[in-house]
Amino acid sequence: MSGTSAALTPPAGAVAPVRHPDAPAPGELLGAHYEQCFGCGEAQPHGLRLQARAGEGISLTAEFTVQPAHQGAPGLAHGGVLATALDETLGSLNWLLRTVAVTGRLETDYVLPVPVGTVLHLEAEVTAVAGRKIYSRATGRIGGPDGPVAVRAQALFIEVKTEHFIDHGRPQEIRAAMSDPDPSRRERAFEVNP
Ligand SMILES: CCCCC/C=C\C/C=C\C/C=C\C/C=C\CCCC(=O)SCCNC(=O)CCNC(=O)[C@H](O)C(C)(C)COP(=O)(O)OP(=O)(O)OC[C@H]1O[C@@H](n2cnc3c(N)ncnc32)[C@H](O)[C@@H]1OP(=O)(O)O
Repeated sequence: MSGTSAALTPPAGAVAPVRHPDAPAPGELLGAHYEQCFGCGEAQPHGLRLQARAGEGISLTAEFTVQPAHQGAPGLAHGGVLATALDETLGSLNWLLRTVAVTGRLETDYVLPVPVGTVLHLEAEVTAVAGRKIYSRATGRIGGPDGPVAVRAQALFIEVKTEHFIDHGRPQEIRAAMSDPDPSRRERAFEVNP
């Protein structure tokens, strides 16, 4: 049984998403957008280190291996960690649109328990765009990319301006990210040049 709230149903007038001309080519790894990101960053010892790869259209695949630090019940992934994996995967789609957006709503179905050591194979796509609202969905499979669905989600991301992060983030991390000598890392942490 899977329920979808009205807020996750695209309104009349929603349009198909458009892939940005500079989006990474299908098959290309997206890389971490911010090294301290709990979802994808390499500098987070207990983070998910999720790796996303561009697909066709506005879709991507991603993988995440459940570590002992991600447990809820003994030997099983915490549901919040699985939601994080879905959130990160869905959020990464916005890079293919080159739109800066944050999660407004994330609805998750937990279908199968996910043991520690499992590789979660995620797939996600944007289904529609309505003004600042980006509608998307994702699944996570276990036992291989064609294995059974263990988790799935639908989400609504809301486009924001770069100032969202500058205005709300803690100054010390913002200063550190802005002074990164790598221009592409600065761009992905804070701004997107469409
Ligand atoms: C962390 C992202 C970093 C991005 C860095 C930059 C570049 C990125 C590069 C690569 C990206 C790669 C990976 C992505 C990474 C991570 C994925 C994880 C993302 C997150 O984990 S991110 C953290 C959690 N997230 C928040 O921290 C949001 C807190 N929140 C707010 O900051 C405001 O709440 C906001 C801005 C959402 C809206 O505020 P607002 O004032 O701008 O707009 P407003 O309220 O008018 O809403 C406009 C229209 O959206 C509808 N709407 C709004 N919220 C809704 C809801 N919840 N449910 C249903 N509909 C909703 C309204 O109903 C209205 O609809 P309508 O236009 O039809 O009236």
